[in-house]
Amino acid sequence: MKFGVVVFPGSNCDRDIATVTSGILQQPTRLIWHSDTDISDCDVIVVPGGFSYGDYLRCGAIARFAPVMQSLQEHVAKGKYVIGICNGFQILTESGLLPGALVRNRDLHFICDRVPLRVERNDLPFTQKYQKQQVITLPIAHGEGCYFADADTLKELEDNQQVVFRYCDALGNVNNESNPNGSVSNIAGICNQQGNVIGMMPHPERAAEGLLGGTDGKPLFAGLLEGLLVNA
Ligand SMILES: N[C@@H](CCC(=O)O)C(=O)O
Repeated sequence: MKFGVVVFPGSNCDRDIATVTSGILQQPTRLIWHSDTDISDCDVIVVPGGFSYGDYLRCGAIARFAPVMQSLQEHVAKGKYVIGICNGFQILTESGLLPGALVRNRDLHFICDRVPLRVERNDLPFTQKYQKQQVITLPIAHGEGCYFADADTLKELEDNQQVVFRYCDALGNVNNESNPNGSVSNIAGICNQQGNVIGMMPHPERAAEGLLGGTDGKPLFAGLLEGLLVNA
């Protein structure tokens, strides 16, 4: 299975992702410069974290106009997989591939921490290696990670079970105290209705090997790969 990792000016997690997909998963991986438009050779596209275009205007607001984004829309329409992490999630909401928006954190500070998350569904390739309601710990690092959606969009997300991860405490309780950035309904990650696009603020690639202090992110990539191989 071939992974493609989009690189914008200012991306800074592209090589971390490639280290996981080519090193740990042992899959061919290509870095895709933002001006490339032919991504047809890739099965999965990862839109990585960072500060695309310096986060000017609003995180992800400029990246959505990059030439590669049109090809990404076509990739999604074919039912192929996309995962957006942190700035990648911001870019996916800005480009309309996922609903809602990421706005300034509740306390207006950049947060860099490790936080517990509750896995809300495990019927997606991305989450099939977790238990439903499992509490995992992943790093977060963002200034604009507060997920917002209006009441109608939120209802649609909940009704369609599109919430994939929620911020919680160590016991899995979801409340205001266990919400690091003020996200509505403690939402840390969502998917589209078809389930082939996922966006999340936490960084699974930074918790994919023991040396990094945690491995809770590894099942996400391993599950995705397994799901692709089963359906190949
Ligand atoms: N651009 C993001 C965070 C960086 C990242 O993607 O890791 C923000 O400050 O909200």
